Amino acid sequence: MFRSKASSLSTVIPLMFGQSNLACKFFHPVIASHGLCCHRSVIYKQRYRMHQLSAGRRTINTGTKVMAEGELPSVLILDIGGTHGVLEDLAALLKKHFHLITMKEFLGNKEEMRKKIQSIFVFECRPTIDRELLESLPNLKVIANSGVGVDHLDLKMISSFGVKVTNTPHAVADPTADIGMALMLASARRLVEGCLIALSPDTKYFAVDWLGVEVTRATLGIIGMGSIGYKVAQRARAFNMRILYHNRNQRRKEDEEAVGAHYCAKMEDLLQQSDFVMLVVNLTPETHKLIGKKELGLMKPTATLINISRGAVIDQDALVEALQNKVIRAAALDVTYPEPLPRDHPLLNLSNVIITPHIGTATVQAIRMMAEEAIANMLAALNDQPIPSEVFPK
Ligand SMILES: O=C(O)[C@H](O)CO
Repeated sequence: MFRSKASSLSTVIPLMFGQSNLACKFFHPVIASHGLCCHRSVIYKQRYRMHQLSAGRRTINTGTKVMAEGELPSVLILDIGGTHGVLEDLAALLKKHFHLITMKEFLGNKEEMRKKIQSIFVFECRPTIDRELLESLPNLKVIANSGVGVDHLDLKMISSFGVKVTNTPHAVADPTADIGMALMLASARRLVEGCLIALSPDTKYFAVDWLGVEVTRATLGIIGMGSIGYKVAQRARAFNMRILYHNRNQRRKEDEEAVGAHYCAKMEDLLQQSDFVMLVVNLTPETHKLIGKKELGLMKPTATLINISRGAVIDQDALVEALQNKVIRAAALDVTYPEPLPRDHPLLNLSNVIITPHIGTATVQAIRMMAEEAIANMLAALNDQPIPSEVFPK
């Protein structure tokens, strides 16, 4: 019915998406220490004034004094090798504002460096900040997360040290919405299976014994209409999709009208009506295993579940069961738990599943924009200015 071996998938998905498991290699926290002087962020001013205006915020003055080369505050990068030059670009960007140091250098010279460090730049969502690290940095002011999801950071613990946390909601919205659409289309049209057939040396002529389904005019249910969900809705509109959405806390009437989306006060209604259900929520205690056996049971047997948020939003065991028993048609996941899944995980052997290696923001443009947004956040925090994107513990 769907396609065959997971091992072949790992070859095809990188080919389809034009990159290797780039996101999995982004374990590169950057630690920045800050000198006494301020540095005006030109990039910030150019790119984020727009965001601020649209968010109705006032422009942030990140300081007026331009630093001389030697005065730049220090930044630590863990590993910039092996990622097709992307991180070298990122390092070049950071170097305009900070002096870069590797984590190895920091660990090798902790006593000298620990007092200088006033900010930590967390690249992608994997590295965690533990109590021991925070205790070793008495002057730390801000942890700038590159990415929107901060579920890997213990916000309450960090805040107890008087340290602020920031994220990059603007940079991630378009590329993550694109991955949502890519997964929806790939699953609907069984692109991976088709690709395997086209690539197989055994293929003598093109003939498939299966059919896909169409996205055009189908019903899309978006769970979590934040900035990424909204971008998904904008794209879905171009496919003439009927768009439903559910938010637990906030109905977004203006956005609804702009994209022609219908609000479902009850998530159950959305699940029952949708051909494609896309998960775009943050991972919080409230959304942990939001989609379990009961919710999957409410979906149509012809429906597809797409997850671009965090793996733990789905009860994975329940999903395996639902896919094995054809309770739903298929799943397309950019996120799982853990990442990557162990090689013997049943999800990797199901023919109606597509999995990509958390590549929602793995684009040259997104990495750059996230760095710019994080730099603006760090500079604002270090200069005691209002921070463009601060995340508060709940
Ligand atoms: O949280 C995010 O922005 C993405 O998942 C990148 O990690």
